[in-house]
Amino acid sequence: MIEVRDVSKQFVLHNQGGVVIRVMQGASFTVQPGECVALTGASGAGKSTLMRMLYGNYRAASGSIRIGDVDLVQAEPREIIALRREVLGYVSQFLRVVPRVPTLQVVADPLRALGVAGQEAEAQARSLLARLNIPERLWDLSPTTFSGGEQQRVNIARGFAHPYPALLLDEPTASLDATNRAVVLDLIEAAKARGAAVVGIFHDAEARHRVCDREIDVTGFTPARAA
Ligand SMILES: Nc1ncnc2c1ncn2[C@@H]1O[C@H](COP(=O)(O)OP(=O)(O)OP(=O)(O)O)[C@@H](O)[C@H]1O
Repeated sequence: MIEVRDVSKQFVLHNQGGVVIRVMQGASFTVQPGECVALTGASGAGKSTLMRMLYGNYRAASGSIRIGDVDLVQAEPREIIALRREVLGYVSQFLRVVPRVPTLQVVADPLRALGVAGQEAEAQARSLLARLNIPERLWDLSPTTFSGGEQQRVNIARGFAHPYPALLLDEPTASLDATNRAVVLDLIEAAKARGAAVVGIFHDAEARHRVCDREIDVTGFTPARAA
């Protein structure tokens, strides 16, 4: 489902004399349907950079990143947008939403974008928000003023609303209490059980051990260490 082949990445700091920072070289791995892979490695090793390339936010300098039938390294922006709508979900650490849009709509939006009828999309959104213990009195308010943990749970509800075949998770349990953390781990396990290919960054080692089948240490892809 996710196939990364010989990916490299460098940053050019144009406003600092054009310094070139080589961050990644020879990154190769695959993630099968139903599998969860954790990206590990010390701070600065390149976990977030790799995640951003998997989501198409950063373009790799070379190699290929196949998700479904799209190669993100070669894809046109419209192909990446379609991939994100139908195939590739992403739960980032921080919620980014249009101000004043109510929480219920924020969570239902990805389903509406896929053509799911309004009532059905809202029912799914309600069910996820309730499961993630977001109080019903907050559903008609914008999540911009919510607490860190509430915002993270809205983000998770939004990311799990559609059964994406591929799912990227950036620290999905970071600001959560034990009860909500357990709900999120259950959601990840359910996504795997229906065949989603999942890639995540989990600093929470216990969560990582529970839901991940494999760990990939991205330090092995840093240019200094690569063969
Ligand atoms: N937009 C950018 N411009 C320049 N350098 C960048 C950029 N993004 C990342 N880097 C560099 O790439 C390297 C890897 O950073 P990255 O954020 O991917 O590491 P990480 O493993 O996710 O770290 P952490 O665990 O601290 O979040 C770092 O040296 C960083 O400075």
